[in-house]
Amino acid sequence: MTKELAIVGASGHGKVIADIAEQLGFTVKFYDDAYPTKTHIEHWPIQGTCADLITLTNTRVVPADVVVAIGNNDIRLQKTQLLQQSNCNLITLIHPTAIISQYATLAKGTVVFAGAIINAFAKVGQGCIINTSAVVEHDCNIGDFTHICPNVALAGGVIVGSKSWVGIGSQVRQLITIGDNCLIGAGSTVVKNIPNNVTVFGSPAVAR
Ligand SMILES: CC(=O)SCCNC(=O)CCNC(=O)[C@H](O)C(C)(C)COP(=O)(O)OP(=O)(O)OC[C@H]1O[C@@H](n2cnc3c(N)ncnc32)[C@H](O)[C@@H]1OP(=O)(O)O
Repeated sequence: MTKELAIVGASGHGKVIADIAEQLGFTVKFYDDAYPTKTHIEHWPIQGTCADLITLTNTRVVPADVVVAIGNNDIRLQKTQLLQQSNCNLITLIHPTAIISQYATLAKGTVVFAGAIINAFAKVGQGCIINTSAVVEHDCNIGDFTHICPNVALAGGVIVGSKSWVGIGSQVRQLITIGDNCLIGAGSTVVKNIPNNVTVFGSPAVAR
């Protein structure tokens, strides 16, 4: 019997998650709050809203495996909290070509995309996105619901807080701390610590 995975969020990000899930042998079922206005994403039908999924799972004996496929960090957090109160099991999904050290730890609900590398003793919190070809070097610590975009390189011992967004192609010098709710613009080079709630971009990255 194939395993079933509920994907909350019928978006471009959701499509990538569906593709990974199918490669791992899951049958995917999409849920999105735009239902019934939106009924399909590509060839996949949308089964209902997130509330519909919760109603359905609460009638089941066995918890449903779920991934929240919403790029916005705040909304991903909200939906995850809702689902955690129901009979859902938030799984960690890892693309078969990602390389994860045996000494790295990933919390529930985190997704790791193709070609990403997470090195020894790195810790990744719950509900994170480690996007395509991102490198999370040794001893990094990534807070909950943070998005590390494609081709980002975090050098050794970098700390990124929760609900931060490290933009595509950025690089961060070793032992730097980036706070919570930060936004690092695309292609930036971060060489100084960044406090909470700040947007920076450029090389070197400065607050804007
Ligand atoms: C699979 C995926 O798709 S994952 C998603 C990947 N996407 C990303 O990583 C996007 C990250 N976002 C960015 O980099 C954005 O440009 C932000 C958030 C930094 C700024 O966005 P906005 O506030 O809308 O800024 P806006 O586009 O209006 O630009 C304002 C100015 O800053 C400059 N600017 C914007 N972003 C950057 C950047 N990353 N680096 C350098 N300069 C920038 C613009 O050129 C513009 O300059 P100007 O005033 O001289 O014309």
